[in-house]
Amino acid sequence: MGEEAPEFRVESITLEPKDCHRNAVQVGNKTYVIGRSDEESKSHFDIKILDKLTQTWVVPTVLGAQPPSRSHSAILVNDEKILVVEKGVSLNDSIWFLEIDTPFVKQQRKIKGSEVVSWSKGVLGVAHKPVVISGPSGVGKGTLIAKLMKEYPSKFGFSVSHTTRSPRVKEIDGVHYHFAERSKMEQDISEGKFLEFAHVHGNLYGTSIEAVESVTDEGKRCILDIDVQGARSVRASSLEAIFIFVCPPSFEELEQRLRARGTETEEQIQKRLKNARAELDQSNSPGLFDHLLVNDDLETCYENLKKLLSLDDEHEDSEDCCMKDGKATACYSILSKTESEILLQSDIGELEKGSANLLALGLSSLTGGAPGRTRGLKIQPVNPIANGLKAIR
Ligand SMILES: Nc1nc2c(ncn2[C@@H]2O[C@H](COP(=O)(O)OP(=O)(O)O)[C@@H](O)[C@H]2O)c(=O)[nH]1
Ligand SMILES: Nc1ncnc2c1ncn2[C@@H]1O[C@H](COP(=O)(O)OP(=O)(O)O)[C@@H](O)[C@H]1O
Repeated sequence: MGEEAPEFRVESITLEPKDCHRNAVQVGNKTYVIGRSDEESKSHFDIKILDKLTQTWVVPTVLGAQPPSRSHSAILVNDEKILVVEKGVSLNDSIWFLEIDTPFVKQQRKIKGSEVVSWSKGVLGVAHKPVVISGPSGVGKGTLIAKLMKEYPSKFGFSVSHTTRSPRVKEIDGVHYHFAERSKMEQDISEGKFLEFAHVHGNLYGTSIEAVESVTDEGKRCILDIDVQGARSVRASSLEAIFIFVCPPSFEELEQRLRARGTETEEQIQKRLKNARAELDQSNSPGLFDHLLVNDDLETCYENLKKLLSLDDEHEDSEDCCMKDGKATACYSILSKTESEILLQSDIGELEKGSANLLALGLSSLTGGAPGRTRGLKIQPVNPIANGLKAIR
């Protein structure tokens, strides 16, 4: 795995505490060097890993959207991830995690057969769990989702999937699906931009990370309409969701609905019916679906769906981060770490002048992570006097 040594050696790295363009974080026998590229033209982070036992450098594949490349400070959170705090951006944009050994990174390392790390942006507060809806073609998933979105337009948002299938007459690109070229979609998948993908009825379908995260970022609960293979992949991912399988009252009724919809050729209908049997079989897989809903009478089924969603353990979008000025430009550096929190110190002004100069970043409620966002961050101002802290300058 060793590659030619980069132009610097770890012993020669000077880490300027006030202006850290490059940070070295020790993880066991490895040193992760996270830094801004020396080349002016490049605006991304360089990440290099030194194996101290063999004295070899590895340049890993870096997945995920990258933080803006600026000064930063970094600290190891646990064996799985490094916290990177960016300076000169808003507090909302300053918290990032470089995942070095999370389940997602381990899986990608296996797939690619080489070293992998992945960025995940930290988001303040807790979000609603996304809802995954699966079921055979023609059972009424789209109809139920459309009703939900119509009744609660500000509460729910649809995850717009990518697909290589052709649009139906009334389907709009970017609204119902992102209709994509297979080669482009395959390339994006290989670059880790998809949460899941599957070959369904002869076409490629997939949920991009952005499709889910952009809905959640708007403060809405994300609805995913995906097949059983996709549901399985999401179950295995870092996305915590609620999984609902919609069943038809009978196979005959399913066939009738598919034909009545009139959007498929006879050949496509036959393919969908064949796949429906397999999907119905798989709906009972232990631990896959949280709820089964029978769509016999549409209104009854819709009422049951609404009951399910309000029964679940929902929290309102959290404002409990206690930071009213998350959009203001921030300049924080990592000061220290305990088991449950990391203290961030403002680079501007004296520590004693105000408690907002010192923030505690709670680590105990983190959820999600690469390939999506890391959520559940809690940031509280710390009163340094009350906590007996002295300014470190
Ligand atoms: N895995 C996966 N399945 C998807 C995705 N988007 C749609 N599907 C599934 O693909 C199947 C076919 O969808 P579509 O072509 O819209 O046909 P319909 O279900 O008959 O309306 C359905 O089971 C959808 O749930 C996706 O992003 N990922
Ligand atoms: N409960 C129901 N009773 C009768 N027809 C239904 C019911 N639910 C949906 N349909 C109809 O069945 C067809 C397939 O529904 P659709 O929402 O497109 O299914 P899916 O998205 O699961 O493929 C549509 O024509 C829809 O109007």
